[in-house]
Amino acid sequence: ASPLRPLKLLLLPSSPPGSTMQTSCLSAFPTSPSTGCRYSRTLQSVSSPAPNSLILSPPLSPDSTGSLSFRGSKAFGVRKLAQLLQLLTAVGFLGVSSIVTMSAPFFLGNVIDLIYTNTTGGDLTGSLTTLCAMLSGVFLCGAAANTARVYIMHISEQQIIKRLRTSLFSSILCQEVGFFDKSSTGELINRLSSDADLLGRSVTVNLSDGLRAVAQAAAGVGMMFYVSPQLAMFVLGIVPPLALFSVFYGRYIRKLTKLTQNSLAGATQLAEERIGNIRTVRAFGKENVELEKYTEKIDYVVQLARKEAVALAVFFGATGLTGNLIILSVLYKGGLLMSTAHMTIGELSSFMMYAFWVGISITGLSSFYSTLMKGLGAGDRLWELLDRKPAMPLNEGIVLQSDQFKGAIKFLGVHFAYPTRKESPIFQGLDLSIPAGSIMAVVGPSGSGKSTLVSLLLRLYDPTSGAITLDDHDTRILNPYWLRKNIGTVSQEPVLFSCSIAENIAYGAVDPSQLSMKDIENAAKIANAFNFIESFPEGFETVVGEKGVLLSGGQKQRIAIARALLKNPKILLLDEATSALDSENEYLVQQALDRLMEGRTVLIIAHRLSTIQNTNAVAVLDQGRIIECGTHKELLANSNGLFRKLVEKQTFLQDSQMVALNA
Ligand SMILES: Nc1ncnc2c1ncn2[C@@H]1O[C@H](COP(=O)(O)OP(=O)(O)OP(=O)(O)O)[C@@H](O)[C@H]1O
Repeated sequence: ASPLRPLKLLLLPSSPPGSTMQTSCLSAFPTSPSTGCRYSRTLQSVSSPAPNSLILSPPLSPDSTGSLSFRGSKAFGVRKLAQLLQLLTAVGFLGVSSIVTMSAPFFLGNVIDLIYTNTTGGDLTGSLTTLCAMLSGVFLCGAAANTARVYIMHISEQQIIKRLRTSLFSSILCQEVGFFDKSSTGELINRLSSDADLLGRSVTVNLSDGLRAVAQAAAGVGMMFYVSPQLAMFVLGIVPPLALFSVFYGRYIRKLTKLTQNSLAGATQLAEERIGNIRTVRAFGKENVELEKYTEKIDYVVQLARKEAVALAVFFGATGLTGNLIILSVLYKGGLLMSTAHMTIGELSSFMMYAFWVGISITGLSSFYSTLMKGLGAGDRLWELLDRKPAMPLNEGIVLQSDQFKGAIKFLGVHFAYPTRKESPIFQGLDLSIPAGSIMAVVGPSGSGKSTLVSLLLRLYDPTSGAITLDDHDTRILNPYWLRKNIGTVSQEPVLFSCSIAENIAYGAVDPSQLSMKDIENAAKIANAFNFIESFPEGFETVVGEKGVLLSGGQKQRIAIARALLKNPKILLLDEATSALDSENEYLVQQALDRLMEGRTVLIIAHRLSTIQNTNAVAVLDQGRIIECGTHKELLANSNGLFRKLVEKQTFLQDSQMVALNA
């Protein structure tokens, strides 16, 4: 990584992205003041022009979609300028405080000479008072400048860390789904928290301290030459080997930091997964096993920290020793020069003070250098992610006109394998046509790829070959954001966010800020959710817990249906939406689903074959292809067909279950 990369920090957007670095990537996610839950909003315009003006509407515009994409690039520019000015001011203060610090030994040497050479025994009070008062004033200015510098740098540090985090979060959110199949959540979270912190700190407060040390060391060396070139040459012979040592040390620390951060990420990943699934850990009584695994990972981090501690101790010991040796050599050589009248006592005192400052600055530089190397080590991991271009853009491509969009779906010779398992294709020439406004059920053995159909339709992945079309337009040329806006999903385990029920329902709307409470309540009524929500003491304000853990499966389903209702999509994908429910819940959810399905193109992924009798058609998926397609009745009539076999198998299993229960 280039050492200049930290400069990029200044170019990172300070607000949720959307205007510069991550153009057309993300919308802003305004936060609800009550719960901190985030609503997803719409995105800014697409970049590709529509190739066919007859059927394609103009690109999405912020107005037409209620976009909250980063508004006011002017304000963004002003803020960036203000931050640049802030940093320049800090550098100015740094200059003032360094000048004061480094001129002090010179003037103090003059004061000493004034006292020492006053051989006449005259009254020094007047001139001494004036000189000391002037010097005190100068020192005060230096102290004030230093205070201001430290304050500004700490503020900048937080701003830069914030920028890093928002840019990084934006970059993570923009990545294609395949990226998340390969990355661990814990590692990504570690980058967001610990790496961003390390890098931010190392290039702000640390950099300012480092600059100060460099300025003081350089000025100190200059003044040492000014005061006594002979003595300066003698003393500085020690610097080159020290510099070489620092370079090796820096490389080593950078490598160690990268390793440490990677291991920490592994530990975070483990902790995050186990805490998130504490019920499973508890049910299997695996607390001790998990603790051991975590400790093992953390032990490795400690091992690395030990290596770092050794390097750090040796480095600091060596630099401290160097500082003391410098002082000692100044005394030795300076004493000799004074004895031959080549130096006054004031000059030797000044030189000693400069040597002292240079020693302190070198020690400060070593701490700066090791923190910078740590920051750059963390930065290597961050830039990897910040620079990563998502394989599938979020908001580029063409947009079909809403009133002309019918919602006909076709899979045309689709071949597909998951990026992580390229050797095991899921589809091998799959053909399926779902006419606009019809309800199609897809059934098939477990693992045949039914849910994968949903992922492909949502363009979470693209087919390896073949095409999926909506109203005869290849989904790959359509704007993914527009596409997902027109597709609603309800799955077996709908994911709710840890915020209020109202916010969870409103999440489905393109622009939740335009919703009234009445809209949310109506959606809940249609989804058969209103009564149970109202039975909670806090009603729609009830917070549902992480992933909706405080609600039952059926309640979560009905909230997900209300959410899908507010989205009002043309296409609806139901992935085993009722298979995990008991019969009472199933009835309520099915009733809600029937209302939701009205007037839409629906693809139902079904496990329980009894629930799909009222669909327009049923397709049977096996070994990567559709092998049967027809009405429920037609397929049942085919005694050699797979559908018939699946139904018979399911009936047999249900009967056996009943017998076992009765026994
Ligand atoms: N993200 C993924 N990466 C790699 N392989 C995956 C991924 N998701 C699913 N698979 C694999 O793809 C195959 C099809 O999975 P899919 O979930 O589509 O099947 P399904 O027919 O819906 O199964 P079920 O009826 O059991 O839910 C399975 O073998 C599964 O292991």
